[in-house]
Amino acid sequence: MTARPRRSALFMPASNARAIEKAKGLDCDVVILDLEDAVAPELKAEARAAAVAAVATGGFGTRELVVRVNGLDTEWGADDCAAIARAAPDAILLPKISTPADLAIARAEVGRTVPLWAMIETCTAVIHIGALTGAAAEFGLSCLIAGTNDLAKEMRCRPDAARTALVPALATIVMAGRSNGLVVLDGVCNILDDGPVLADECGQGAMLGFDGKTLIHPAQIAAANRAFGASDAERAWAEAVIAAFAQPENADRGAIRVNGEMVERLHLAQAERILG
Ligand SMILES: CC(C)(COP(=O)(O)OP(=O)(O)OC[C@H]1O[C@@H](n2cnc3c(N)ncnc32)[C@H](O)[C@@H]1OP(=O)(O)O)[C@@H](O)C(=O)NCCC(=O)NCCSC(=O)C[C@H](O)C(=O)O
Ligand SMILES: [Mg+2]
Repeated sequence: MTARPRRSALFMPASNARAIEKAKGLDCDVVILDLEDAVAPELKAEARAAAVAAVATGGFGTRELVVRVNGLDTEWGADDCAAIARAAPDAILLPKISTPADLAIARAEVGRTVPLWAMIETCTAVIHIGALTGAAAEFGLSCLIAGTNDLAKEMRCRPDAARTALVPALATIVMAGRSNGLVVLDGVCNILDDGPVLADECGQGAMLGFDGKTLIHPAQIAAANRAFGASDAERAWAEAVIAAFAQPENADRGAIRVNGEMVERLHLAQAERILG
C-alpha cells in the first residue's frame, strides 16, 4: 500500500515569481499557488495569469501543484475557476466552503476534471461538516485544509500557543475527513521561524491525526516533514508488526504479542500505512 506524502504544503502568492521558482527546489510535498488572501486586489489578474503560466511550465517535480482560487462570491472567483481549470493543476483549492451547495457551485464553475480541495474556515463549515464531506464523492472533493486564521477570526476566539480554542474544530475536521477517505491538512503557523512554537504546532497536528501541515515560509518545511513523517521508532514498530504477522504460526491469529505489546490486525494495517 502506498500513500502520497502531504507532510508539508507550502503556500505562496501566485504574484511572487521568485517564490514560485524557489519552490521548485524546496523539500515540500505540495506547492499551493495562492490567488486569494496573499494577493492584493490590484494584482489579482496578474497573479491568475502567473498561476496559469506556472502550471503550464511545470518543473515542480514530484511535488503536487495546487492553486487556491478566490471565493466564488468575489468578483474574481468565476474567472479564476475557469482559467485554472483549463490549466489543470493537480487540484483547485476553494476558500471558505461551508455547505454542499458551495461545492456544487464550485464544481459547476471548474468543470468535471480537476479534483477539488476545500478550506474549512467558517463556523458553518465546522458545524455542518458531515453534510459537506458526505457530498465529497459527488463533487470530487479529496482534501480538507483547516483555515485556522479565518476560523479564529470568525469565532472571535483568542488562540494560545496550544490552540486550545481551535482543538475541537481541528479534531472535527480530522474525523470528518477520515470518515469520508479525504486527506486532511492542518492550518498555517503564523510564526515564521523554525522554532519551538512551530515544532509544537506540527507535533500537535500530527497527534490530532492530520496528514500534514500548510505552511507559509520555506523555513517551516523541515519541521513539518519531521513531525508528519514516520519516526525511526515508528518504522521499527511497523517492521516488527509486519514481520510478526508474516510468521506462519500467526496466519490465523487476530491478536498477537510483539515486543511486549498486544497487536491486532488493525495495527497491521497501520504498520503497512506507515511503511507505505
Ligand atoms: C510571510 C512572507 C510575507 C515573509 O516574506 P519575507 O520576509 O520577504 O521572506 P524572507 O525574506 O524570509 O524570504 C526568504 C526567501 O524565501 C523565499 N520565500 C519566502 N516565502 C516563501 C514562500 N511562501 N514560498 C516560497 N519561497 C518563499 C523568498 O522569496 C526569499 O527567497 P530568496 O530571495 O531567494 O532568498 C512570505 O513568506 C509569504 O508571502 N508567505 C506566503 C503567504 C501566503 O501565501 N499566505 C496565504 C496562505 S495562508 C492563509 O491564507 C491562511 C488560511 O486561509 C487561514 O484562514 O488560516
Ligand atoms: Mg483563510
